[in-house]
Amino acid sequence: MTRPDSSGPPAGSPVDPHGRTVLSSNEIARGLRRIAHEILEHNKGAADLVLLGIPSRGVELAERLALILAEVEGCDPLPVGSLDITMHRDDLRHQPTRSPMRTVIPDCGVDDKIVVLVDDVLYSGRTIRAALDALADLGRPRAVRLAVLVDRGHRELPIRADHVGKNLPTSHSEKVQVRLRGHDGVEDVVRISGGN
Ligand SMILES: O=P(O)(O)OC[C@H]1O[C@H](OP(=O)(O)OP(=O)(O)O)[C@H](O)[C@@H]1O
Ligand SMILES: O=c1cc[nH]c(=O)[nH]1
Repeated sequence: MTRPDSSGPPAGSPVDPHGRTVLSSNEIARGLRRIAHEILEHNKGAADLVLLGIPSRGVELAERLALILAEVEGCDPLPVGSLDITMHRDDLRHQPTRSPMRTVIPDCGVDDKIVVLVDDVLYSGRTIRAALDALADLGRPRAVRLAVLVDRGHRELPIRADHVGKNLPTSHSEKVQVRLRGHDGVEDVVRISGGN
């Protein structure tokens, strides 16, 4: 589901000269491992877990988390998929048109499962609100949890993450850019002044 490593950064992911690195690739890996341990502890194992990444970078993170969970738990690869939220956004009328991305639900479905939504950045919470709507169209999980690599604050809705790689207090005027090997060809988290 992710693009190969060798493709290099696509045109949309330039290295920003004003960016400050807040997570290195090692720190991203450590954050994901910690999230995996937290999920297993909270869930008392990997039973009934389904990971759904939110495109675009949430999908690569979900795939990686699924591998770490299986490795730590010594079990078969966990079901992982992707959940497109495009048509459920509440700003459809105000944003440039975005093409829907892929929704891929694992064969086991989501009914009665513990679904972990995975995304790279949590900010206003509107993406996750849309994800909950999109998920409701697909079935009725027993529980839904949220794992994010970076929580930068500034929520506009009553939404919180259950598992966070890094809490990063930011100002409204900043932007947090996550770049992942499979998606961008490089891997780090950068905080950009005046990004919004
Ligand atoms: O909490 P929110 O205010 O909704 O912001 C968080 C979302 O913003 C980014 O996605 P974006 O819409 O920029 O698309 P991308 O994943 O393609 O970068 C990020 O990947 C999260 O999904
Ligand atoms: O800073 C932000 C805000 C929303 N989404 C991001 O990816 N970064």
